[in-house]
Amino acid sequence: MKKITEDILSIIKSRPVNSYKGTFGKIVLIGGNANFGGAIIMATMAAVYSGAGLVTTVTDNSNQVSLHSQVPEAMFQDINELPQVLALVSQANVIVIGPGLGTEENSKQVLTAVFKNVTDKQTLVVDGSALTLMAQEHLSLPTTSTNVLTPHQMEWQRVSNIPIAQQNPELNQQATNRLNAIAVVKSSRTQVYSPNTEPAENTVGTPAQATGGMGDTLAGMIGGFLCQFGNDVRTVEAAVYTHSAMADEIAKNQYVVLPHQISMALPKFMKKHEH
Ligand SMILES: NC(=O)C1=CN([C@@H]2O[C@H](COP(=O)(O)OP(=O)(O)OC[C@H]3O[C@@H](n4cnc5c(N)ncnc54)[C@H](O)[C@@H]3O)[C@@H](O)[C@H]2O)[C@@H](O)CC1
Ligand SMILES: Nc1ncnc2c1ncn2[C@@H]1O[C@H](COP(=O)(O)OP(=O)(O)O)[C@@H](O)[C@H]1O
Ligand SMILES: [Mg+2]
Repeated sequence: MKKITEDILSIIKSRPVNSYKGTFGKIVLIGGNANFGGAIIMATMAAVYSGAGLVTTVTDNSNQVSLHSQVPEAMFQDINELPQVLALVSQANVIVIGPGLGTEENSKQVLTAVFKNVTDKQTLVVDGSALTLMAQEHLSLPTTSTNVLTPHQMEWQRVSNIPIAQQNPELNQQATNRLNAIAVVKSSRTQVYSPNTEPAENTVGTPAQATGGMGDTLAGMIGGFLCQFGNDVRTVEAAVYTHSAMADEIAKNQYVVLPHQISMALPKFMKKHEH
């Protein structure tokens, strides 16, 4: 298996002088029910701080004030207004769905509608509850968009039908080919699979990352990177590496790394490593 090392940071490009917010992509993040608002706020923060040009968060109404108090750069849309949600989705380059989405009836309706409406120019990142719902409801991924799945091992078990104890590179690769998606199989050494390509394993990361919201933050970062650096598997690998390398840096002086601290440190880290 290939290793994901510091070299991957070369995909972080200096910004062209002649640019504006539209140059750096439109992202819509969908999730956060009444109980899991924090998840979509953390994902949003990661998308904004990694440099996505225009960010809209689709979440439960009850999260609007918290969202704006944490990330005023993001726009808000009520998840219960499906026509408006689909109009926003149609304008996006990248859609992240699932952080804190929940698995209730309304979550299912939104997920199903988004899967039906994405087009071939869009990249869809499927995380958290959206993966669980996909498995529970036997939903097929859209065949139009480029799809990136970001499961932890239990979510991967649900989506791939491979029990955690039997997950190995060969079976994971077969499932990835079947799903025809990029799969970021998260663990202490996350592996990134892409159809009919040699997989790659992260070489950095720390147990200080083992805290709720760490994956929500990664999903937002992957979305932010995809907005700016192309919808290639290497962009996804760069986000995975950056997330863990930054955590390693913060963990030199901290017992636990809080997900939002990674987001906050992103602009400086990316400046240091721009090419
Ligand atoms: N502040 C918030 O609002 C938070 C919301 N969250 C959201 O909560 C929803 C449920 O996600 P959860 O992942 O908590 O619950 P899940 O039930 O989907 O997965 C957790 C279960 O998987 C098992 N598991 C096995 N291997 C694992 C591994 N390598 N990593 C993680 N779990 C593993 C755990 O023991 C546990 O039983 C998601 O939508 C998620 O985005 C969580 O991210 C936590 C923080
Ligand atoms: N011991 C560990 N070492 C390195 N990385 C870890 C460790 N534990 C968790 N992580 C990382 O934290 C993230 C956890 O994601 P996830 O389980 O989806 O969290 P959440 O849904 O709560 O945000 C993944 O990116 C995973 O690689
Ligand atoms: Mg998660």
